Amino acid sequence: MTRMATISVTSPADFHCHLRQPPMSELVTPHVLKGGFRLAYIMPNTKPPITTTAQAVEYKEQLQRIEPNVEFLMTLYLSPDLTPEEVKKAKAAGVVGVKSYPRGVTTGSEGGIESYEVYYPVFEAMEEAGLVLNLHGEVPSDAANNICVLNAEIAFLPHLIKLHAVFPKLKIVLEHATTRQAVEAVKSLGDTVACTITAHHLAMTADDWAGNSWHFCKPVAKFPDDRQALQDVIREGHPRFFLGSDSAPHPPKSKSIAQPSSPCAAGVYTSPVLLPLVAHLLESFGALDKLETFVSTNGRKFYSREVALGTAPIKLERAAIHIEEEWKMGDEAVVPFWAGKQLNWSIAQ
Ligand SMILES: NC(=O)N[C@@H](CC(=O)O)C(=O)O
Repeated sequence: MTRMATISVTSPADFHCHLRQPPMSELVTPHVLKGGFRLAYIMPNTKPPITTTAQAVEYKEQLQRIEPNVEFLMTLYLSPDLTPEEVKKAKAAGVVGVKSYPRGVTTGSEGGIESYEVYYPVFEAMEEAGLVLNLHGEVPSDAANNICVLNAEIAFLPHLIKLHAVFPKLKIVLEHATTRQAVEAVKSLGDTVACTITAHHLAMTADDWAGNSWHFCKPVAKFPDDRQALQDVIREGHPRFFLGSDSAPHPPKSKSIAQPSSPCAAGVYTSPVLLPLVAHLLESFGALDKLETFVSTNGRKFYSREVALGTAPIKLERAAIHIEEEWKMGDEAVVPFWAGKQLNWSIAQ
């Protein structure tokens, strides 16, 4: 079999991305384009979180000033500030989704939710307006119920199943799935339920973050069989699974554990090399022919963001690159996933 030397991908879209605020946002926002992406779906777990339409509109303007050549799709942080009236306002202002963080499970989830039922009127308004519900699919650790990071996603799945049963027309995305059970649950549900998969979860298992704080993210990578399920569903080309990188920049000092008392920040950073990294990984498990399906077609279809006619594709060439050791701007720095490692693909200039 001849190995392809180039691949063209139409308008790659990253449906889960953290871009933070200045000064970090000034360093990382241009990396979306650099990594080959033309659309980024922006998470609202800033400090303070994006809880109102006015904040989301202002945040979008801020990001567009930094990088005018990317389309930013905005989300709100699910909190008591979100009312059915605010949902209508958000829809009218072009906000696309609402992100739910269960309290205390990850970076910026201090103000997260404790119960889904109290938000049913909000979900009803979202279903009517056509806003998407983005779920961080983990329950908080709970020793009394034997829940920790390893089974927190599986324990969450009944919430997903119930939400879909109560709101069958509400578009729901289970974000950054890491388990075979999550893949099977999403497959078993209706067409309004989709699932994002990150690049790093296609590469790692628990062995990779146990002992390496740079690889720590939430949800954590699980068993080899779970990674296999993520790879298989992409190889299969299932239409409701697509890329959401969950690229999450953190300053190096909060990732390297210098003090035993300071916990390691959860998050892995992939934006600057995202498309070459995804191509490299898909090729490693025989799914390179599904690259465009995974990074563009499926997600764009679910979110009704079809590519504008005449959009020039992004071309990748089989030319090895080394991932940068660090990205810096002024006092800000971030260390990417697989720093220093070689990838087999790069973006053709
Ligand atoms: N994935 C992570 O480990 N971290 C994300 C938050 C999140 O999406 O969980 C972050 O904002 O750093």
